[in-house]
Amino acid sequence: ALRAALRLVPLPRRRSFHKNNNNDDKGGRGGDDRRNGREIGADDVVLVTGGGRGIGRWLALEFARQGAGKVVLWGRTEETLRTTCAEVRQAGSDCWYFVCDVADRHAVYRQAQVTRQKVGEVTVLVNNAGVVAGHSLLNIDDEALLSTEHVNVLGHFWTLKAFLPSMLSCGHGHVVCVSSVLALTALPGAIDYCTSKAAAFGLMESLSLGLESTPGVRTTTVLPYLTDTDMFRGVKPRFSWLFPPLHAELVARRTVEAVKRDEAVVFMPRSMVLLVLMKSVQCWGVPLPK
Ligand SMILES: NC(=O)C1=CN([C@@H]2O[C@H](COP(=O)(O)OP(=O)(O)OC[C@H]3O[C@@H](n4cnc5c(N)ncnc54)[C@H](OP(=O)(O)O)[C@@H]3O)[C@@H](O)[C@H]2O)C=CC1
Ligand SMILES: CC1=C(/C=C/C(C)=C/C=C/C(C)=C/C=O)C(C)(C)CCC1
Repeated sequence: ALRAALRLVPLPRRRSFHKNNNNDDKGGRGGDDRRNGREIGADDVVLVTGGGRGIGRWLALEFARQGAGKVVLWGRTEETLRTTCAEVRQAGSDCWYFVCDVADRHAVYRQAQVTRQKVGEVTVLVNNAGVVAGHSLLNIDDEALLSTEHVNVLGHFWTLKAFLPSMLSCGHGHVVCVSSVLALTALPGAIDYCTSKAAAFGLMESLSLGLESTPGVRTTTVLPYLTDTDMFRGVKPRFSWLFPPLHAELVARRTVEAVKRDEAVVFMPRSMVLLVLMKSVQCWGVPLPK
């Protein structure tokens, strides 16, 4: 239980991590400014997948408000991308959008190349795009199940493979994963989604382990509770009077704050970490139904 608790409590990174960073001699941009996290600045190119609407839209706007020089939106729907792009420009950043289905790795590699040529190297990658089929195992259509895993999990692999190499070579970058509290606890009738969010959580843990020797490249995984976007509209969980849905704007604000503070794992709201732990403990030792 202690091991699980230590893994889940959102602690800032180890001190030695930052010490390494300050001694960075790899030509990266890491320095004193990172001792207490990272600044979002004019040099940053922030790419938000699923940036046209929902949490992604608010993330793009929040990065712009926090001073990101360039914001890039990826998504499937040109209309929402165009509208959000105009809003991001109004919020003060240069903004580009590219239609890209993150489930299609060839499209990801192609648009990564276009992004690089037209905008520059991505310094903050936000893997936010997501879908849910929302059925039980025996009722879910095979294609819908595949789509959830392709977008919510494999899509992260493709964008990482496209953008991580340049972050590693300049020793500077940040990867953000919008996972979910459902990575660690289940919601009935969303087996495809819960599985995908747990997988994305595992991917980020492996990634951050792999990045320990590259102090300028950081990761942040956010695990929001139910949020007021189109995705789970109409879902009314038990105790919703006690835990109302989060506002997408708040989720975005807390996510960008976590990037700036260099937090590795963030539950939203923070109290969810305890509730999820208590719920897991309650399940231990319970015999499976015959
Ligand atoms: N809503 C919630 O309760 C919670 C959501 N999350 C996570 O937050 C993230 C954002 O979800 P949210 O804003 O709520 O959902 P929305 O349904 O409002 O938005 C989903 C976004 O993902 C994009 N997207 C979907 N499929 C693809 C694809 N194949 N390629 C590119 N973009 C795609 C959509 O673009 P397009 O318009 O083009 O379809 C849209 O911008 C997801 O990862 C979700 O799992 C986490 C916790 C809670
Ligand atoms: C875990 C948990 C709860 C329910 C959480 C729910 C229902 C979360 C839904 C999240 C969604 C839809 C996320 C999308 O990504 C309670 C009952 C509040 C309290 C006990 C702990």
